[in-house]
Amino acid sequence: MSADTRLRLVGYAAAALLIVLLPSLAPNPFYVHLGQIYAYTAIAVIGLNILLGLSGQMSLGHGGFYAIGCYATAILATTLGWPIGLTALAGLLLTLLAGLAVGMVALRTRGLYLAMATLAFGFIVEILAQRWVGLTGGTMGLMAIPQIDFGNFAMGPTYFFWVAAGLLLLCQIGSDYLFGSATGRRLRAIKESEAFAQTVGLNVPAWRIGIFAASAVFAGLAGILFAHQSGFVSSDAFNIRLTIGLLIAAVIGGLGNSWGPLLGTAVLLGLTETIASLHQYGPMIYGSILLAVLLLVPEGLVGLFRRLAGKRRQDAAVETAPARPAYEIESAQPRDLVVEGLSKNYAGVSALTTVSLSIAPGQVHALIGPNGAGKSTFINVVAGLYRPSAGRILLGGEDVTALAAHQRARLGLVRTFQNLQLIGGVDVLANVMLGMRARDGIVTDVARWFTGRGHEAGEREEALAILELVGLGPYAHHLPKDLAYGHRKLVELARAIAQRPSVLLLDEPVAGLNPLEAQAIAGIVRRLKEAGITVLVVEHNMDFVMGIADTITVLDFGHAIAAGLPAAIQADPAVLRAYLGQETQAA
Ligand SMILES: Nc1ncnc2c1ncn2[C@@H]1O[C@H](COP(=O)(O)OP(=O)(O)OP(=O)(O)O)[C@@H](O)[C@H]1O
Repeated sequence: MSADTRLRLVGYAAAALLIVLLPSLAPNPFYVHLGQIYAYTAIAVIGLNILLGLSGQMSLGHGGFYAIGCYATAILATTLGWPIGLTALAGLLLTLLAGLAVGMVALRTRGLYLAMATLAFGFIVEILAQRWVGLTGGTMGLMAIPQIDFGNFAMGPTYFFWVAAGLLLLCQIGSDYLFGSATGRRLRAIKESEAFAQTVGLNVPAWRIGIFAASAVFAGLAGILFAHQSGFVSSDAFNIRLTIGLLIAAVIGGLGNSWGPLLGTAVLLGLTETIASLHQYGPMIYGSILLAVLLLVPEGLVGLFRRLAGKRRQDAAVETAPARPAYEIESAQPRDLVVEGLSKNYAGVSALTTVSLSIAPGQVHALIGPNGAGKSTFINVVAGLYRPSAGRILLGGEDVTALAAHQRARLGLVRTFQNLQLIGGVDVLANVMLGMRARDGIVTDVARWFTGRGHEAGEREEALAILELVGLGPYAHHLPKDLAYGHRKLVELARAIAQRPSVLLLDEPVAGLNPLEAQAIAGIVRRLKEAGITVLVVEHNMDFVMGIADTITVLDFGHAIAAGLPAAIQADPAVLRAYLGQETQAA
Protein backbone atom coordinates (compact mmCIF):
# COMPACT_ATOMS: atom_id res chain seq x y z
CA MET A 1 0.00 0.00 0.00
CA SER A 2 1.50 3.35 -1.02
CA ALA A 3 1.93 6.24 1.42
CA ASP A 4 -0.73 8.12 -0.55
CA THR A 5 -3.32 5.39 -0.11
CA ARG A 6 -2.50 5.04 3.59
CA LEU A 7 -2.94 8.78 4.06
CA ARG A 8 -6.24 8.71 2.18
CA LEU A 9 -7.63 5.80 4.20
CA VAL A 10 -6.55 7.40 7.47
CA GLY A 11 -8.26 10.59 6.28
CA TYR A 12 -11.53 8.73 5.60
CA ALA A 13 -11.40 6.98 8.97
CA ALA A 14 -10.70 10.27 10.77
CA ALA A 15 -13.55 11.96 8.88
CA ALA A 16 -15.95 9.12 9.79
CA LEU A 17 -14.92 9.39 13.44
CA LEU A 18 -15.38 13.16 13.41
CA ILE A 19 -18.84 12.76 11.86
CA VAL A 20 -19.89 10.35 14.60
CA LEU A 21 -18.44 12.43 17.44
CA LEU A 22 -19.08 16.00 16.31
CA PRO A 23 -22.65 16.29 17.66
CA SER A 24 -21.46 15.34 21.14
CA LEU A 25 -18.26 17.45 20.92
CA ALA A 26 -19.99 20.58 19.62
CA PRO A 27 -20.31 23.21 22.37
CA ASN A 28 -23.82 24.06 21.23
CA PRO A 29 -26.40 22.93 18.62
CA PHE A 30 -25.48 25.82 16.31
CA TYR A 31 -22.30 23.98 15.33
CA VAL A 32 -24.30 20.89 14.39
CA HIS A 33 -26.55 23.13 12.31
CA LEU A 34 -23.48 24.66 10.64
CA GLY A 35 -22.11 21.16 10.05
CA GLN A 36 -25.33 20.25 8.24
CA ILE A 37 -25.13 23.25 5.94
CA TYR A 38 -21.45 22.55 5.34
CA ALA A 39 -22.16 18.95 4.39
CA TYR A 40 -24.79 19.56 1.73
CA THR A 41 -23.13 22.70 0.35
CA ALA A 42 -19.85 20.81 -0.04
CA ILE A 43 -21.69 18.06 -1.94
CA ALA A 44 -22.89 20.62 -4.51
CA VAL A 45 -19.41 22.15 -4.73
CA ILE A 46 -17.86 18.71 -5.33
CA GLY A 47 -20.20 18.27 -8.30
CA LEU A 48 -19.26 21.67 -9.68
CA ASN A 49 -15.56 20.93 -9.21
CA ILE A 50 -15.86 17.72 -11.19
CA LEU A 51 -17.65 19.55 -13.98
CA LEU A 52 -15.45 22.62 -14.11
CA GLY A 53 -12.17 21.42 -12.73
CA LEU A 54 -11.99 18.05 -14.45
CA SER A 55 -14.00 18.35 -17.64
CA GLY A 56 -13.63 22.11 -18.14
CA GLN A 57 -17.34 22.79 -18.68
CA MET A 58 -18.71 25.95 -17.10
CA SER A 59 -22.09 26.08 -15.40
CA LEU A 60 -23.80 29.15 -14.05
CA GLY A 61 -26.99 27.17 -13.62
CA HIS A 62 -26.20 24.76 -10.83
CA GLY A 63 -28.61 26.60 -8.55
CA GLY A 64 -31.28 25.33 -10.97
CA PHE A 65 -30.40 21.67 -10.37
CA TYR A 66 -30.25 22.33 -6.64
CA ALA A 67 -33.77 23.82 -6.86
CA ILE A 68 -35.13 20.90 -8.90
CA GLY A 69 -33.91 18.36 -6.34
CA CYS A 70 -35.24 20.49 -3.53
CA TYR A 71 -38.73 21.07 -5.01
CA ALA A 72 -39.11 17.48 -6.23
CA THR A 73 -38.62 16.02 -2.78
CA ALA A 74 -40.57 18.83 -1.04
CA ILE A 75 -43.61 18.66 -3.33
CA LEU A 76 -43.82 14.86 -3.35
CA ALA A 77 -43.46 14.72 0.44
CA THR A 78 -45.97 17.48 1.23
CA THR A 79 -48.64 16.86 -1.42
CA LEU A 80 -48.45 13.09 -1.94
CA GLY A 81 -47.06 12.16 1.45
CA TRP A 82 -44.41 9.83 0.00
CA PRO A 83 -41.70 8.63 2.40
CA ILE A 84 -38.45 10.63 2.31
CA GLY A 85 -36.43 7.79 0.76
CA LEU A 86 -38.77 7.72 -2.22
CA THR A 87 -39.06 11.51 -2.64
CA ALA A 88 -35.28 11.82 -2.48
CA LEU A 89 -34.89 9.14 -5.14
CA ALA A 90 -37.41 10.95 -7.36
CA GLY A 91 -35.50 14.21 -6.80
CA LEU A 92 -32.25 12.57 -7.86
CA LEU A 93 -33.89 11.08 -10.94
CA LEU A 94 -35.36 14.41 -11.94
CA THR A 95 -32.04 16.25 -11.58
CA LEU A 96 -30.39 13.47 -13.57
CA LEU A 97 -32.89 14.02 -16.39
CA ALA A 98 -32.48 17.80 -16.18
CA GLY A 99 -28.69 17.34 -16.19
CA LEU A 100 -28.87 15.13 -19.28
CA ALA A 101 -31.08 17.70 -21.06
CA VAL A 102 -28.87 20.68 -20.19
CA GLY A 103 -25.79 18.55 -20.93
CA MET A 104 -27.12 17.98 -24.45
CA VAL A 105 -27.56 21.71 -24.95
CA ALA A 106 -24.09 22.21 -23.51
CA LEU A 107 -22.70 20.00 -26.30
CA ARG A 108 -23.49 22.70 -28.82
CA THR A 109 -21.80 25.47 -26.89
CA ARG A 110 -18.45 26.17 -25.34
CA GLY A 111 -16.87 28.70 -22.99
CA LEU A 112 -18.77 31.94 -22.64
CA TYR A 113 -21.78 30.66 -24.59
CA LEU A 114 -22.04 27.64 -22.34
CA ALA A 115 -21.93 29.93 -19.32
CA MET A 116 -24.75 31.99 -20.83
CA ALA A 117 -26.83 28.91 -21.70
CA THR A 118 -26.56 27.49 -18.19
CA LEU A 119 -27.23 30.92 -16.69
CA ALA A 120 -30.45 31.01 -18.73
CA PHE A 121 -31.38 27.55 -17.40
CA GLY A 122 -30.85 28.77 -13.82
CA PHE A 123 -33.06 31.80 -14.47
CA ILE A 124 -35.80 29.67 -16.04
CA VAL A 125 -35.91 27.42 -12.97
CA GLU A 126 -35.87 30.44 -10.65
CA ILE A 127 -38.73 32.14 -12.53
CA LEU A 128 -40.75 28.93 -12.62
CA ALA A 129 -40.22 28.55 -8.87
CA GLN A 130 -41.47 32.11 -8.34
CA ARG A 131 -44.40 32.07 -10.76
CA TRP A 132 -45.74 28.52 -10.57
CA VAL A 133 -47.24 29.29 -7.22
CA GLY A 134 -49.74 26.42 -7.31
CA LEU A 135 -46.88 23.94 -7.36
CA THR A 136 -44.03 25.64 -5.51
CA GLY A 137 -45.80 28.14 -3.28
CA GLY A 138 -43.70 30.91 -4.92
CA THR A 139 -42.02 33.27 -2.47
CA MET A 140 -44.43 32.16 0.28
CA GLY A 141 -42.96 28.72 -0.15
CA LEU A 142 -43.81 25.18 0.83
CA MET A 143 -44.06 24.46 4.51
CA ALA A 144 -44.08 21.41 6.74
CA ILE A 145 -41.58 19.44 4.65
CA PRO A 146 -40.84 16.39 6.78
CA GLN A 147 -37.44 16.42 8.45
CA ILE A 148 -35.10 13.53 8.90
CA ASP A 149 -35.57 12.54 12.55
CA PHE A 150 -35.84 8.72 12.43
CA GLY A 151 -38.88 9.02 14.68
CA ASN A 152 -36.99 10.72 17.51
CA PHE A 153 -37.56 14.45 17.18
CA ALA A 154 -35.17 15.39 19.94
CA MET A 155 -32.27 13.74 18.08
CA GLY A 156 -33.42 15.10 14.66
CA PRO A 157 -30.57 17.57 14.03
CA THR A 158 -27.97 14.99 15.00
CA TYR A 159 -29.50 12.33 12.78
CA PHE A 160 -29.68 14.78 9.90
CA PHE A 161 -26.06 15.75 10.39
CA TRP A 162 -24.99 12.11 10.30
CA VAL A 163 -26.96 11.50 7.11
CA ALA A 164 -25.71 14.63 5.32
CA ALA A 165 -22.11 14.29 6.48
CA GLY A 166 -22.11 10.54 5.70
CA LEU A 167 -23.30 11.33 2.19
CA LEU A 168 -20.61 14.01 1.91
CA LEU A 169 -17.97 11.46 2.85
CA LEU A 170 -19.29 9.07 0.16
CA CYS A 171 -19.34 11.88 -2.42
CA GLN A 172 -15.78 12.83 -1.48
CA ILE A 173 -14.65 9.22 -1.89
CA GLY A 174 -16.40 9.15 -5.30
CA SER A 175 -14.69 12.39 -6.28
CA ASP A 176 -11.28 11.10 -5.12
CA TYR A 177 -11.81 8.02 -7.26
CA LEU A 178 -12.69 10.12 -10.30
CA PHE A 179 -9.59 12.24 -9.84
CA GLY A 180 -7.31 9.27 -9.23
CA SER A 181 -8.50 6.90 -11.93
CA ALA A 182 -8.57 6.54 -15.70
CA THR A 183 -11.89 8.41 -15.70
CA GLY A 184 -10.18 11.53 -14.35
CA ARG A 185 -7.44 11.29 -16.97
CA ARG A 186 -10.04 11.01 -19.71
CA LEU A 187 -11.96 14.01 -18.44
CA ARG A 188 -8.76 16.03 -18.29
CA ALA A 189 -8.02 15.00 -21.88
CA ILE A 190 -11.44 16.27 -22.95
CA LYS A 191 -10.82 19.51 -21.09
CA GLU A 192 -7.46 19.97 -22.77
CA SER A 193 -8.51 19.15 -26.34
CA GLU A 194 -11.64 17.45 -27.59
CA ALA A 195 -9.99 16.58 -30.92
CA PHE A 196 -7.20 14.84 -29.05
CA ALA A 197 -9.62 13.04 -26.73
CA GLN A 198 -11.44 11.58 -29.73
CA THR A 199 -8.23 10.24 -31.15
CA VAL A 200 -7.55 8.25 -28.00
CA GLY A 201 -10.93 6.59 -28.49
CA LEU A 202 -13.18 8.72 -26.28
CA ASN A 203 -16.77 9.35 -27.26
CA VAL A 204 -16.52 13.01 -26.29
CA PRO A 205 -20.24 13.96 -26.51
CA ALA A 206 -21.24 10.99 -24.34
CA TRP A 207 -18.57 11.85 -21.76
CA ARG A 208 -19.53 15.51 -21.70
CA ILE A 209 -23.24 14.82 -21.26
CA GLY A 210 -22.53 12.11 -18.69
CA ILE A 211 -20.35 14.30 -16.51
CA PHE A 212 -22.81 17.18 -16.76
CA ALA A 213 -25.62 14.92 -15.56
CA ALA A 214 -23.46 13.49 -12.76
CA SER A 215 -22.57 16.98 -11.60
CA ALA A 216 -26.26 17.97 -11.68
CA VAL A 217 -27.09 14.99 -9.46
CA PHE A 218 -24.61 16.23 -6.83
CA ALA A 219 -26.37 19.63 -6.85
CA GLY A 220 -29.77 17.89 -6.73
CA LEU A 221 -28.69 15.83 -3.72
CA ALA A 222 -27.62 19.02 -1.96
CA GLY A 223 -31.02 20.56 -2.72
CA ILE A 224 -32.84 17.51 -1.37
CA LEU A 225 -30.89 17.65 1.88
CA PHE A 226 -31.55 21.37 2.15
CA ALA A 227 -35.33 20.80 1.82
CA HIS A 228 -35.39 18.19 4.57
CA GLN A 229 -33.15 20.20 6.84
CA SER A 230 -34.99 23.51 6.67
CA GLY A 231 -38.51 22.10 6.48
CA PHE A 232 -39.46 25.18 4.44
CA VAL A 233 -38.61 26.04 0.83
CA SER A 234 -39.22 29.39 -0.84
CA SER A 235 -38.22 30.50 -4.34
CA ASP A 236 -36.00 33.20 -2.76
CA ALA A 237 -33.46 30.50 -1.93
CA PHE A 238 -32.62 29.80 -5.59
CA ASN A 239 -31.39 33.05 -7.07
CA ILE A 240 -28.09 33.51 -8.88
CA ARG A 241 -26.33 34.11 -5.55
CA LEU A 242 -26.64 30.43 -4.80
CA THR A 243 -24.76 29.44 -7.97
CA ILE A 244 -22.20 32.19 -7.45
CA GLY A 245 -21.64 31.02 -3.88
CA LEU A 246 -21.00 27.45 -5.07
CA LEU A 247 -18.64 28.73 -7.77
CA ILE A 248 -16.73 30.85 -5.27
CA ALA A 249 -16.28 27.86 -3.00
CA ALA A 250 -15.03 25.73 -5.91
CA VAL A 251 -12.58 28.40 -7.09
CA ILE A 252 -11.30 29.29 -3.61
CA GLY A 253 -10.70 25.64 -2.81
CA GLY A 254 -8.90 25.06 -6.08
CA LEU A 255 -10.56 23.88 -9.27
CA GLY A 256 -9.51 20.48 -10.49
CA ASN A 257 -8.37 19.41 -7.07
CA SER A 258 -10.33 16.72 -5.29
CA TRP A 259 -9.94 18.23 -1.82
CA GLY A 260 -10.60 21.79 -2.96
CA PRO A 261 -14.39 21.77 -2.36
CA LEU A 262 -13.96 20.80 1.30
CA LEU A 263 -11.69 23.77 1.95
CA GLY A 264 -13.57 26.14 -0.33
CA THR A 265 -16.93 25.38 1.32
CA ALA A 266 -15.45 25.97 4.77
CA VAL A 267 -14.14 29.36 3.64
CA LEU A 268 -17.48 30.21 2.00
CA LEU A 269 -19.48 29.39 5.13
CA GLY A 270 -16.98 31.22 7.31
CA LEU A 271 -17.39 34.27 5.08
CA THR A 272 -21.17 34.01 5.03
CA GLU A 273 -21.27 33.95 8.81
CA THR A 274 -18.73 36.76 9.14
CA ILE A 275 -20.48 39.15 6.78
CA ALA A 276 -24.02 38.17 7.80
CA SER A 277 -24.54 41.62 9.30
CA LEU A 278 -23.25 43.32 6.12
CA HIS A 279 -25.89 41.65 4.02
CA GLN A 280 -26.28 44.52 1.55
CA TYR A 281 -22.54 44.44 0.67
CA GLY A 282 -22.52 40.66 0.23
CA PRO A 283 -22.16 40.49 -3.56
CA MET A 284 -19.40 43.14 -3.51
CA ILE A 285 -17.42 41.30 -0.84
CA TYR A 286 -17.84 37.94 -2.60
CA GLY A 287 -16.82 39.49 -5.92
CA SER A 288 -13.69 41.07 -4.43
CA ILE A 289 -12.65 37.81 -2.80
CA LEU A 290 -13.20 35.89 -6.02
CA LEU A 291 -11.10 38.40 -7.95
CA ALA A 292 -8.34 38.32 -5.35
CA VAL A 293 -8.21 34.50 -5.46
CA LEU A 294 -8.17 34.42 -9.26
CA LEU A 295 -5.37 36.98 -9.42
CA LEU A 296 -3.22 35.89 -6.48
CA VAL A 297 -3.77 32.14 -6.10
CA PRO A 298 -5.49 30.90 -9.27
CA GLU A 299 -4.74 27.32 -8.22
CA GLY A 300 -6.87 27.85 -5.08
CA LEU A 301 -6.09 27.03 -1.47
CA VAL A 302 -5.19 23.37 -1.99
CA GLY A 303 -2.78 24.38 -4.76
CA LEU A 304 -1.31 27.09 -2.54
CA PHE A 305 -0.75 24.65 0.34
CA ARG A 306 0.88 22.21 -2.03
CA ARG A 307 3.15 24.94 -3.38
CA LEU A 308 4.13 25.93 0.14
CA ALA A 309 4.67 22.34 1.17
CA GLY A 310 7.27 21.92 -1.58
CA LYS A 311 7.59 20.67 -5.08
CA ARG A 312 5.93 17.55 -6.44
CA ARG A 313 7.33 14.49 -4.84
CA GLN A 314 9.20 12.14 -7.13
CA ASP A 315 8.45 8.46 -6.97
CA ALA A 316 12.07 7.35 -6.86
CA ALA A 317 11.12 3.72 -6.38
CA VAL A 318 9.54 3.58 -9.81
CA GLU A 319 12.14 5.67 -11.57
CA THR A 320 15.04 3.53 -10.40
CA ALA A 321 13.09 0.30 -10.70
CA PRO A 322 15.24 -2.68 -11.63
CA ALA A 323 15.20 -3.84 -15.21
CA ARG A 324 11.71 -4.79 -16.36
CA PRO A 325 11.24 -6.89 -19.48
CA ALA A 326 11.73 -4.79 -22.59
CA TYR A 327 8.46 -3.69 -24.17
CA GLU A 328 7.42 -5.65 -27.22
CA ILE A 329 5.63 -3.31 -29.59
CA GLU A 330 2.36 -4.90 -30.60
CA SER A 331 -0.09 -4.13 -33.35
CA ALA A 332 -3.69 -4.70 -32.27
CA GLN A 333 -4.10 -6.53 -35.57
CA PRO A 334 -2.10 -5.86 -38.74
CA ARG A 335 -4.30 -3.91 -41.15
CA ASP A 336 -3.73 -2.13 -44.41
CA LEU A 337 -4.85 1.42 -45.04
CA VAL A 338 -6.50 2.20 -48.36
CA VAL A 339 -7.64 5.70 -49.26
CA GLU A 340 -9.66 6.09 -52.46
CA GLY A 341 -10.33 9.38 -54.24
CA LEU A 342 -10.23 11.52 -51.11
CA SER A 343 -11.30 15.15 -51.55
CA LYS A 344 -11.73 17.87 -48.97
CA ASN A 345 -13.04 21.34 -49.65
CA TYR A 346 -13.04 24.08 -47.07
CA ALA A 347 -15.23 27.05 -47.94
CA GLY A 348 -13.66 28.15 -51.20
CA VAL A 349 -10.45 26.13 -50.78
CA SER A 350 -9.85 22.75 -52.34
CA ALA A 351 -7.37 21.29 -49.85
CA LEU A 352 -7.44 17.76 -51.33
CA THR A 353 -8.54 16.60 -54.75
CA THR A 354 -9.16 12.86 -55.34
CA VAL A 355 -6.06 11.66 -53.52
CA SER A 356 -5.61 7.89 -53.33
CA LEU A 357 -2.99 5.76 -51.66
CA SER A 358 -2.64 2.33 -50.17
CA ILE A 359 -0.25 1.07 -47.49
CA ALA A 360 0.28 -2.61 -46.71
CA PRO A 361 0.71 -3.79 -43.09
CA GLY A 362 4.24 -3.22 -41.84
CA GLN A 363 5.00 -0.61 -44.50
CA VAL A 364 6.04 3.00 -43.92
CA HIS A 365 4.51 5.43 -46.36
CA ALA A 366 5.51 9.09 -46.37
CA LEU A 367 3.24 11.90 -47.47
CA ILE A 368 5.32 14.89 -48.46
CA GLY A 369 4.77 18.18 -50.20
CA PRO A 370 5.36 21.92 -49.87
CA ASN A 371 3.62 24.01 -47.20
CA GLY A 372 -0.12 24.14 -47.68
CA ALA A 373 -0.14 21.07 -49.95
CA GLY A 374 -2.87 19.40 -47.88
CA LYS A 375 -0.86 16.90 -45.78
CA SER A 376 -2.35 17.78 -42.39
CA THR A 377 -5.80 17.90 -43.93
CA PHE A 378 -5.22 14.37 -45.25
CA ILE A 379 -4.27 13.08 -41.78
CA ASN A 380 -7.22 14.86 -40.16
CA VAL A 381 -9.67 13.40 -42.68
CA VAL A 382 -8.24 9.88 -42.37
CA ALA A 383 -8.28 10.11 -38.55
CA GLY A 384 -11.92 11.22 -38.67
CA LEU A 385 -11.54 14.73 -37.29
CA TYR A 386 -12.75 16.20 -40.60
CA ARG A 387 -15.42 14.79 -42.88
CA PRO A 388 -14.24 14.23 -46.45
CA SER A 389 -16.09 15.95 -49.32
CA ALA A 390 -15.66 12.76 -51.37
CA GLY A 391 -13.80 9.46 -51.25
CA ARG A 392 -13.48 6.39 -49.04
CA ILE A 393 -11.17 5.25 -46.27
CA LEU A 394 -10.72 1.51 -45.72
CA LEU A 395 -9.04 0.03 -42.68
CA GLY A 396 -8.19 -3.63 -43.15
CA GLY A 397 -10.86 -3.74 -45.86
CA GLU A 398 -13.52 -2.20 -43.60
CA ASP A 399 -15.01 1.07 -44.81
CA VAL A 400 -14.56 3.51 -41.92
CA THR A 401 -15.47 6.71 -43.81
CA ALA A 402 -18.71 7.16 -41.89
CA LEU A 403 -17.20 6.37 -38.48
CA ALA A 404 -16.40 9.04 -35.90
CA ALA A 405 -12.78 9.64 -34.85
CA HIS A 406 -13.15 7.76 -31.56
CA GLN A 407 -14.61 4.72 -33.35
CA ARG A 408 -11.68 4.68 -35.78
CA ALA A 409 -9.27 4.97 -32.85
CA ARG A 410 -10.86 1.93 -31.25
CA LEU A 411 -10.30 0.02 -34.48
CA GLY A 412 -6.58 0.76 -34.17
CA LEU A 413 -6.30 3.92 -36.28
CA VAL A 414 -4.01 6.00 -34.10
CA ARG A 415 -2.37 9.36 -34.67
CA THR A 416 0.06 11.87 -33.26
CA PHE A 417 -0.27 15.63 -33.64
CA GLN A 418 1.95 18.22 -35.24
CA ASN A 419 1.13 20.55 -32.34
CA LEU A 420 1.75 18.28 -29.38
CA GLN A 421 -1.32 17.20 -27.46
CA LEU A 422 -0.36 16.24 -23.93
CA ILE A 423 -2.37 16.66 -20.75
CA GLY A 424 -0.65 19.33 -18.71
CA GLY A 425 -2.05 18.53 -15.27
CA VAL A 426 -0.81 14.95 -15.01
CA ASP A 427 2.62 13.36 -15.29
CA VAL A 428 4.21 11.73 -18.31
CA LEU A 429 3.26 8.24 -17.12
CA ALA A 430 -0.43 9.17 -16.90
CA ASN A 431 -0.22 10.72 -20.37
CA VAL A 432 1.00 7.42 -21.75
CA MET A 433 -1.63 5.46 -19.81
CA LEU A 434 -4.29 7.58 -21.46
CA GLY A 435 -3.72 5.53 -24.58
CA MET A 436 -4.69 2.27 -22.86
CA ARG A 437 -7.97 0.45 -22.52
CA ALA A 438 -9.03 -0.33 -18.95
CA ARG A 439 -8.17 -3.91 -17.98
CA ASP A 440 -10.34 -4.17 -14.88
CA GLY A 441 -14.10 -3.82 -14.67
CA ILE A 442 -15.40 -0.81 -12.78
CA VAL A 443 -16.08 -2.73 -9.53
CA THR A 444 -12.59 -4.26 -9.42
CA ASP A 445 -11.07 -0.91 -10.37
CA VAL A 446 -12.88 0.93 -7.55
CA ALA A 447 -11.98 -1.81 -5.04
CA ARG A 448 -8.31 -1.77 -6.10
CA TRP A 449 -8.20 2.01 -5.99
CA PHE A 450 -9.81 2.09 -2.53
CA THR A 451 -7.44 -0.42 -0.99
CA GLY A 452 -4.47 0.72 -3.04
CA ARG A 453 -3.75 -2.91 -3.96
CA GLY A 454 -2.54 -3.19 -7.54
CA HIS A 455 -4.68 -0.35 -8.86
CA GLU A 456 -3.80 -0.03 -12.57
CA ALA A 457 -0.59 -1.93 -11.80
CA GLY A 458 -0.58 -3.68 -15.20
CA GLU A 459 -1.17 -0.43 -17.05
CA ARG A 460 1.56 1.36 -15.09
CA GLU A 461 4.10 -1.38 -15.74
CA GLU A 462 3.29 -1.37 -19.44
CA ALA A 463 3.44 2.43 -19.66
CA LEU A 464 6.80 2.44 -17.85
CA ALA A 465 8.14 -0.20 -20.24
CA ILE A 466 7.01 1.89 -23.22
CA LEU A 467 8.65 4.97 -21.72
CA GLU A 468 11.88 2.99 -21.33
CA LEU A 469 11.59 1.87 -24.93
CA VAL A 470 11.51 5.49 -26.12
CA GLY A 471 14.24 6.46 -23.64
CA LEU A 472 12.05 8.40 -21.22
CA GLY A 473 12.10 6.03 -18.23
CA PRO A 474 13.62 8.60 -15.85
CA TYR A 475 10.96 11.17 -16.74
CA ALA A 476 7.89 9.10 -15.90
CA HIS A 477 6.84 11.35 -13.04
CA HIS A 478 7.66 14.69 -14.56
CA LEU A 479 4.98 16.98 -15.88
CA PRO A 480 5.09 17.38 -19.66
CA LYS A 481 5.87 21.10 -19.34
CA ASP A 482 9.10 20.26 -17.51
CA LEU A 483 10.40 18.22 -20.45
CA ALA A 484 12.44 19.39 -23.42
CA TYR A 485 10.51 19.67 -26.70
CA GLY A 486 12.12 16.54 -28.16
CA HIS A 487 11.16 14.55 -25.09
CA ARG A 488 7.57 15.77 -25.30
CA LYS A 489 7.42 14.49 -28.87
CA LEU A 490 8.58 11.13 -27.56
CA VAL A 491 5.84 11.15 -24.92
CA GLU A 492 3.27 11.57 -27.64
CA LEU A 493 4.80 8.70 -29.58
CA ALA A 494 4.81 6.56 -26.41
CA ARG A 495 1.10 7.32 -25.89
CA ALA A 496 0.40 6.31 -29.48
CA ILE A 497 2.30 3.03 -28.99
CA ALA A 498 0.26 2.40 -25.83
CA GLN A 499 -2.87 2.53 -27.97
CA ARG A 500 -1.59 -0.61 -29.77
CA PRO A 501 -2.15 0.79 -33.23
CA SER A 502 -2.83 -1.15 -36.38
CA VAL A 503 -2.30 1.96 -38.43
CA LEU A 504 -0.29 4.88 -37.09
CA LEU A 505 -0.50 8.38 -38.57
CA LEU A 506 2.51 10.49 -37.61
CA ASP A 507 2.09 14.22 -38.22
CA GLU A 508 5.56 15.81 -38.50
CA PRO A 509 7.17 13.60 -35.84
CA VAL A 510 10.62 15.20 -36.10
CA ALA A 511 9.74 18.84 -36.73
CA GLY A 512 11.84 20.99 -34.41
CA LEU A 513 14.13 18.12 -33.38
CA ASN A 514 17.90 17.93 -33.79
CA PRO A 515 19.44 15.19 -36.00
CA LEU A 516 20.18 12.93 -33.03
CA GLU A 517 16.60 13.14 -31.76
CA ALA A 518 15.30 12.57 -35.30
CA GLN A 519 17.46 9.45 -35.52
CA ALA A 520 15.98 8.15 -32.28
CA ILE A 521 12.47 8.59 -33.68
CA ALA A 522 13.50 6.91 -36.94
CA GLY A 523 14.70 3.94 -34.90
CA ILE A 524 11.34 3.68 -33.14
CA VAL A 525 9.45 3.94 -36.45
CA ARG A 526 11.51 1.03 -37.78
CA ARG A 527 10.52 -1.03 -34.75
CA LEU A 528 6.88 -0.15 -35.32
CA LYS A 529 7.25 -1.37 -38.87
CA GLU A 530 8.87 -4.61 -37.72
CA ALA A 531 5.90 -5.16 -35.42
CA GLY A 532 3.62 -5.10 -38.46
CA ILE A 533 2.19 -1.64 -37.82
CA THR A 534 1.18 0.31 -40.91
CA VAL A 535 2.71 3.80 -40.74
CA LEU A 536 1.76 6.94 -42.61
CA VAL A 537 4.16 9.77 -41.89
CA VAL A 538 3.87 13.41 -42.87
CA GLU A 539 7.21 15.15 -42.63
CA HIS A 540 9.29 17.95 -44.16
CA ASN A 541 12.65 16.54 -43.06
CA MET A 542 13.78 14.74 -46.22
CA ASP A 543 16.73 12.92 -44.62
CA PHE A 544 14.30 11.41 -42.15
CA VAL A 545 11.75 10.54 -44.85
CA MET A 546 14.27 8.97 -47.19
CA GLY A 547 15.71 6.98 -44.30
CA ILE A 548 12.47 5.31 -43.23
CA ALA A 549 9.91 5.40 -46.06
CA ASP A 550 9.18 2.33 -48.17
CA THR A 551 7.01 4.39 -50.50
CA ILE A 552 6.13 8.06 -50.88
CA THR A 553 3.24 10.14 -52.16
CA VAL A 554 3.86 13.77 -53.04
CA LEU A 555 1.07 16.31 -52.68
CA ASP A 556 1.00 19.72 -54.27
CA PHE A 557 -1.99 22.06 -53.98
CA GLY A 558 -4.11 19.11 -52.86
CA HIS A 559 -3.20 16.87 -55.83
CA ALA A 560 -1.05 13.74 -55.68
CA ILE A 561 1.59 14.66 -58.23
CA ALA A 562 3.82 11.60 -57.75
CA ALA A 563 3.89 8.30 -55.90
CA GLY A 564 6.48 5.54 -55.71
CA LEU A 565 9.80 4.45 -54.27
CA PRO A 566 12.00 7.07 -52.56
CA ALA A 567 14.72 6.98 -55.24
CA ALA A 568 12.18 7.53 -58.03
CA ILE A 569 10.50 10.36 -56.13
CA GLN A 570 13.83 12.14 -55.60
CA ALA A 571 14.40 12.17 -59.35
CA ASP A 572 10.82 13.00 -60.38
CA PRO A 573 10.75 16.26 -62.39
CA ALA A 574 7.22 17.19 -61.17
CA VAL A 575 8.34 16.83 -57.56
CA LEU A 576 11.45 18.89 -58.14
CA ARG A 577 9.34 21.56 -59.81
CA ALA A 578 6.90 21.66 -56.86
CA TYR A 579 9.70 22.05 -54.32
CA LEU A 580 11.81 24.40 -56.44
CA GLY A 581 8.70 26.48 -57.11
CA GLN A 582 8.27 26.88 -53.39
CA GLU A 583 11.90 27.87 -52.94
CA THR A 584 11.62 30.39 -55.78
CA GLN A 585 8.55 31.89 -54.10
CA ALA A 586 10.31 31.96 -50.75
CA ALA A 587 13.29 33.72 -52.33
N1 LIG B 1 -9.66 24.57 -41.22
C1 LIG B 1 -9.38 25.11 -42.43
N2 LIG B 1 -10.21 25.98 -43.02
C2 LIG B 1 -9.94 26.51 -44.24
N3 LIG B 1 -8.83 26.21 -44.93
C3 LIG B 1 -7.95 25.36 -44.39
C4 LIG B 1 -8.17 24.76 -43.12
N4 LIG B 1 -7.12 23.94 -42.84
C5 LIG B 1 -6.31 24.04 -43.91
N5 LIG B 1 -6.79 24.87 -44.83
C6 LIG B 1 -6.20 25.20 -46.13
O1 LIG B 1 -6.06 23.97 -46.82
C7 LIG B 1 -4.82 23.93 -47.51
C8 LIG B 1 -4.01 22.74 -47.05
O2 LIG B 1 -3.59 22.97 -45.70
P1 LIG B 1 -2.84 21.87 -44.83
O3 LIG B 1 -2.63 22.43 -43.46
O4 LIG B 1 -3.54 20.59 -44.92
O5 LIG B 1 -1.45 21.78 -45.60
P2 LIG B 1 -0.09 21.11 -45.13
O6 LIG B 1 0.45 20.43 -46.32
O7 LIG B 1 -0.29 20.27 -43.94
O8 LIG B 1 0.78 22.36 -44.77
P3 LIG B 1 2.00 22.47 -43.71
O9 LIG B 1 3.11 21.64 -44.27
O10 LIG B 1 2.34 23.92 -43.72
O11 LIG B 1 1.49 21.97 -42.40
C9 LIG B 1 -4.14 25.26 -47.26
O12 LIG B 1 -4.45 26.13 -48.36
C10 LIG B 1 -4.79 25.76 -46.00
O13 LIG B 1 -4.79 27.17 -45.96
